[in-house]
Amino acid sequence: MKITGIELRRIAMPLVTPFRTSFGTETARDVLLVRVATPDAEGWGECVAMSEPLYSPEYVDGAADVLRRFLIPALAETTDRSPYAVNRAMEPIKGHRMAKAALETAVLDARLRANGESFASFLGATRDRVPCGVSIGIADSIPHLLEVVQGYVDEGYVRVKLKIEPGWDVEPVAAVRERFGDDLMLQVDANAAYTLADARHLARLDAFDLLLIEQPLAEDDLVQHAELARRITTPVCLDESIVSASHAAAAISLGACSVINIKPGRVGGYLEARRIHDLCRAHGIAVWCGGMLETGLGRAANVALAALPGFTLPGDTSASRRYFATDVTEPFVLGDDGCLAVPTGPGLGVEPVPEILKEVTVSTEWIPF
Ligand SMILES: CSCC[C@@H](NC(=O)CCC(=O)O)C(=O)O
Ligand SMILES: [Mg+2]
Repeated sequence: MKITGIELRRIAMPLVTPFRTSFGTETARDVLLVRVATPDAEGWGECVAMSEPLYSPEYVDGAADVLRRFLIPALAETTDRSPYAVNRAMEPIKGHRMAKAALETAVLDARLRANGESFASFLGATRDRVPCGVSIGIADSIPHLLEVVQGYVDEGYVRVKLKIEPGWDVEPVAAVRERFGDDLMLQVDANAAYTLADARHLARLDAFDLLLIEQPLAEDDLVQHAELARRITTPVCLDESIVSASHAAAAISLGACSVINIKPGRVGGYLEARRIHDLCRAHGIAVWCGGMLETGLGRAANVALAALPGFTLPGDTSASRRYFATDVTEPFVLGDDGCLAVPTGPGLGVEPVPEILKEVTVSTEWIPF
């Protein structure tokens, strides 16, 4: 597969409502898309880095820079376009996993489209629909939160995730559990907002039969997560802490988590995401597909990943309308069964709608090979 050039494209995607977490409030996504052009097909990758390095050390301007100056030149030096070769070509460059994931995905998408193979088939998906959860930000009041939860439950989401932070945790969880009963699949995500000193307070969440508590402590602290896991009964799930299969192995060996949120962008791509899936399955660790407010391009790849057999918990794979009034692809629409259909077309199985893409495009940069 000959690459003729690569396009870096920035698009501005306003959110339908502000999304507040323990590290800030998002009102729009500044998204970097990578398009790989070949004579037979083009491939798309979506970089999930946020505008500022608040979720992880990566940020979108930095991702564009490392792609332009280091990752794309490294790719240009090889002629082997197999997905594993793309990975190997980028290996000497340290970190920047979200940027690497976008480039790897775009090359893989071009290859799969040319070969007529879907992402789901390539990854080893075993289902054609995936049950969907929804992530709900910190609200300005309990009544407002209950209204928001009611709306998503009415839409059919099978699992609710509440963002929490010190001062907004036990009360909102108790209120949701009381209003919606014990059958609602409910979990929380702290985005590393607590410390081990909060263990006794976090143990109060054990009363609400949560599926998990996601990333309660600092992303670089597996030992303290293992200690916290001994002090609370709610299963600990890691997100920010897991950036590779070896991190997942370390976390499992230390007992730092019993569930893992797999985000392909965070771990450097879908191949590493599948390695983590395989590792966790072998250890009996449940995994689910996390989200970074992706457009339909990243969403398509995530839904394909979520269809692998080890993804036994509903992911943050919501419908497009959860975040965007207009998606850049045909919208992902939640079925009556609370599921999204896994795309079956070649590659990602979706593509940007040209006139919408044009409307949201802020800048494009063409890098010839
Ligand atoms: C802006 S917060 C992005 C990271 C966050 N993602 C979500 O909560 C889910 C977002 C989504 O539905 O894509 C997480 O820590 O899991
Ligand atoms: Mg999270």
